[in-house]
Amino acid sequence: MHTQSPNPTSYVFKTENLNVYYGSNLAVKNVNLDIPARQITAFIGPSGCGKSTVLRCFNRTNDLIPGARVEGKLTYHGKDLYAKNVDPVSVRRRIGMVFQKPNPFPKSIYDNVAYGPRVLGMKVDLDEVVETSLRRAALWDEVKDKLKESGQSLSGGQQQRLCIARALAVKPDVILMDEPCSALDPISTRRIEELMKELEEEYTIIIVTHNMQQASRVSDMTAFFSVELVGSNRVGELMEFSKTEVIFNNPVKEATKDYVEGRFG
Ligand SMILES: Nc1ncnc2c1ncn2[C@@H]1O[C@H](COP(=O)(O)OP(=O)(O)OP(=O)(O)O)[C@@H](O)[C@H]1O
Repeated sequence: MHTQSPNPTSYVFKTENLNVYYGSNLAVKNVNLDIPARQITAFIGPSGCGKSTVLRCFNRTNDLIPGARVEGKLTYHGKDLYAKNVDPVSVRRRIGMVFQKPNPFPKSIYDNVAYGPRVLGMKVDLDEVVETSLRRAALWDEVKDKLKESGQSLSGGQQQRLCIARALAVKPDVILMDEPCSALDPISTRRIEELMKELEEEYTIIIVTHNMQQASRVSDMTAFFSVELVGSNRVGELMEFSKTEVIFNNPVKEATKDYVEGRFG
């Protein structure tokens, strides 16, 4: 008989010996990561260690960078994300992305959120999707009476929540966030962090952050990357991946300890 443990951890992504090159330069090597479902995983580490590069592998946005090349294996729900028959556009629908600088389109608040479902021809009630996405992004109450106003007229923190609503509108499974709060003030940052904690009930989130308090506040798992000089080339490497409390309080590697205690990087 086939039995299952009551709460098996399921993994959305698994990487095996992932190497990423830009042209002939190896940017990050040998990344082995299992990203758990419906949790927040943070990527931390010094500048240039490859956090954003690895993040972009998960929705194939490195494909858009000329010369970028991914080696090794990356599975998404057990299937090879880089298989020949996989359409990168549909990958990016399932695996949304939010960037460092809020980047709403020069369109109304409503049209920003409705953009993805329209472009993809999703057969949905647009009013309903716009409202639900804005509610999930904790922005609805602030904008419900001005949906026709430009998305770019909002404050930075509101714009970032609008970008999160826009990502949610296409019903993703995963949200990748590349330093989503680095352009925001502390209050807006807290707001986004609270929102991330709410969203993890439904979505798998990976966040790149330079802010270690943020990683320790919001994430369940933390991956610490480091960078070493190989000849004249700086190559990033995954040093340690564990529960966030372990990375911050009891890491195995000295380099991790030095970094989280602010002695390096
Ligand atoms: N588009 C690109 N073309 C060429 N090289 C790149 C490109 N993007 C990143 N790199 C190189 O890859 C390496 C890793 O960069 P990446 O931006 O992933 O690091 P990071 O850890 O996210 O850095 P930061 O914290 O400064 O954002 C660096 O050496 C960088 O110069």
